Amino acid sequence: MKSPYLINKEEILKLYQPVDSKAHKGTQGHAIIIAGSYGKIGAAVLASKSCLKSGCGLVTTFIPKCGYQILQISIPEVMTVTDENTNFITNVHLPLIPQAIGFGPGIGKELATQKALFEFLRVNKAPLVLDADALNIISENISWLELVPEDTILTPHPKELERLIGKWNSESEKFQKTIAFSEKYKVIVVMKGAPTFIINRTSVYENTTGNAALATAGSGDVLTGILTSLLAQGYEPKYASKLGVYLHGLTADLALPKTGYESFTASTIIKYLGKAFLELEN
Ligand SMILES: NC(=O)C1=CN([C@@H]2O[C@H](COP(=O)(O)OP(=O)(O)OC[C@H]3O[C@@H](n4cnc5c(N)ncnc54)[C@H](O)[C@@H]3O)[C@@H](O)[C@H]2O)[C@@H](O)CC1
Ligand SMILES: Nc1ncnc2c1ncn2[C@@H]1O[C@H](COP(=O)(O)OP(=O)(O)O)[C@@H](O)[C@H]1O
Ligand SMILES: [Mg+2]
Repeated sequence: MKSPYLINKEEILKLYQPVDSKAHKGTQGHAIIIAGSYGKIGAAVLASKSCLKSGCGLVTTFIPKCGYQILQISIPEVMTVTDENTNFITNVHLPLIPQAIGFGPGIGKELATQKALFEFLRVNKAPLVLDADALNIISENISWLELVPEDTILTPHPKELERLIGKWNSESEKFQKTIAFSEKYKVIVVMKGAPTFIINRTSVYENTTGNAALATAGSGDVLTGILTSLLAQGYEPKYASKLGVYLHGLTADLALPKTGYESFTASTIIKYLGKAFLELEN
């Protein structure tokens, strides 16, 4: 394997697009987050809030009915569409074709949710981020990856990666298998960890931001929201993935002196997104 390219500030400044002074919500992209199930509506809230707080003009969240009030009260800026089912997603019906979709945080693996994911993948053409249980479902139905748009971004943590590509015996084998997987399915794999690597076919990128404060529930759900937001704003997947992981990690680096490792939560990532973006302005 070639040595990884570093994702550092210099590289990020080459691809970051500041917001145009004539921008309005209609030019900043409409993203859809499909997430949540009974007991895990928090995942939908975190992904939706981070999506909105990363510059997306409009965010619509698709959730099972039980999440309706939670979403509307916790994030009034986000629009909500509900499934027919109360506790989990069974049939994804979207009111519009958005600029990007993030699918997976907290959805669970109910059979009806698996079918809903398959039907969605059959018809969807929008740029896509797949995370969490969407990846776990796909791991058991790997041919479904042939349905996803080219350059779909997959964001597995190490256990989800193992479910997707199988066990590895060494770090180098893990990279070899992930590269082969990225080439075979024409997808970008964000290998979350410490640090996070991005595998785009044979190219490997290593993120330089982030720290162990991110080892907390919902950190990945927030990353899904950020990546979906950047895709919706028109960043190509290869750039959205780098900018997203860089900003996500940067929030933890900026917050650490104030929060310490222990009191940092996924909501702290969202709170520090503004400061992370501002770091790119100077
Ligand atoms: N508030 C919420 O609603 C939350 C919902 N969540 C959702 O809960 C569902 C289950 O997700 P989980 O990821 O917890 O369950 P998984 O069963 O997919 O993964 C947990 C397993 O992965 C291992 N693992 C995770 N990160 C690792 C790392 N960096 N190195 C080595 N091993 C690692 C853990 O040790 C554990 O064995 C997902 O849909 C997720 O989106 C979680 O994000 C937590 C917060
Ligand atoms: N020690 C660490 N150093 C840097 N980043 C970390 C560390 N631990 C976790 N992270 C990051 O936090 C996120 C965790 O994602 P994930 O496991 O999917 O969380 P969840 O499913 O709870 O939302 C990933 O982006 C990962 O890279
Ligand atoms: Mg996760």
